[in-house]
Amino acid sequence: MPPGSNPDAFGVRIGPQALESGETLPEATIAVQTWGRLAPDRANAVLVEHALTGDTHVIGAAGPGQPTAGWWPGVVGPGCAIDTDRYFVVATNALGGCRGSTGPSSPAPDGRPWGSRFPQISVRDQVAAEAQVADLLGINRWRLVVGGSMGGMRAAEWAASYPDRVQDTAVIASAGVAAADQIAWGQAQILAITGDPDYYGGDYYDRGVVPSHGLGLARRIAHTTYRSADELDRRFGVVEQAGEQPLRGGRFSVEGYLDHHAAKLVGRFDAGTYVALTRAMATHDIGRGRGGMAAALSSYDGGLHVIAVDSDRLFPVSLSEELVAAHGTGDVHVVRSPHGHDGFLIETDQIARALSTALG
Ligand SMILES: CC(=O)SCCNC(=O)CCNC(=O)[C@H](O)C(C)(C)COP(=O)(O)OP(=O)(O)OC[C@H]1O[C@@H](n2cnc3c(N)ncnc32)[C@H](O)[C@@H]1OP(=O)(O)O
Ligand SMILES: N[C@@H](CCO)C(=O)O
Repeated sequence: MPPGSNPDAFGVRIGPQALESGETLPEATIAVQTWGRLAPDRANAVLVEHALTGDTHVIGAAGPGQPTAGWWPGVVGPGCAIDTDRYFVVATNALGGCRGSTGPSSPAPDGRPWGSRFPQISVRDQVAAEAQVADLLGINRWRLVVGGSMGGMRAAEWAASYPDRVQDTAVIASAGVAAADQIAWGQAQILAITGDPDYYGGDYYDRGVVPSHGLGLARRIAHTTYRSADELDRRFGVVEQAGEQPLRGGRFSVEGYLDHHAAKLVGRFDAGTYVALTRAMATHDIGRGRGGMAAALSSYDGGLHVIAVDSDRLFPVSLSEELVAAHGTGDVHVVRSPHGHDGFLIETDQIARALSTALG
């Protein structure tokens, strides 16, 4: 499935984007998908923010143009915590993305893919773009902005950038500022991609090749950080992949598992976007230029609901505690899960219960 084709989303053109880097994107489009109806008082809009390789397909089956089923079934939908019979639910593909929003694979003004010319973007730039989408949709204030991982970064940035435009914010398996450990893991993933000879410095789009080896390697590194060491040990142990012998060049079962996830991502995601978004996550800091996290959140008097997964080794609970401390109210809601960071996608019952409480 070529990146960019998401048949259920529509594009919102937001024009030139002045970026934190000092560069300007001359034109940008953000892919948007919605569910439910906007109430006459426009007070029921919920923004759902996806993680690194997610998109606007929050719920729904896989099918033509949708390589995977929606990533948050049971959390969003009729009768769910984010009840589409009650709320107008909006999902945006992040700026820099490859599922309908402007990113490295999109055409630049000269008609050629942006590739290496795509400017560096930040989470703050992504949120500024989403605020322009909200303006165009007639949404002045979100009832809730919610997301996990990179989506949680955008949710936290919304509270800091637009404190008057968010009633409640839910930041899940995420942080107010990237940690050195995350930047380190991200560097290895970026180098895996940029070191692939098929990457061509980012300009592979019109060469008929994709850096699939590098992207697959990046996914293997990332996916290992998305799951807990305990879970991997318990699930896979030191068992060989069916029909293979590790002593004779064959794989272990856990290697087969990572190969599988690598191949799936390579089939559905763009390497240039992976680099751009990983870089955006590394530079995430709601306190940048604002005197730190606490100062950044000082104007936000909405609800801040911070949810962490107890076995998350990539975004440990302590990062959520720092965000709560910076805001000065509330507690971290801890989800119990053996699955690590991906718990925010898997433990949907617990996430849904926490969000139901947040929405009251
Ligand atoms: C918000 C967003 O970020 S959206 C993006 C999230 N979605 C994704 O990233 C899609 C990729 N999938 C995942 O990351 C995870 O599968 C999750 C988080 C969605 C779900 O996790 P789980 O339900 O625990 O699935 P798990 O990680 O065990 O993977 C199961 C897959 O591994 C395969 N698998 C398991 N063991 C092996 C093995 N030894 N060899 C080969 N394949 C294996 C299974 O067959 C299954 O394949 P399928 O998904 O193609 O049917
Ligand atoms: N599995 C998720 C986790 C990232 O936080 C993704 O691919 O986006």
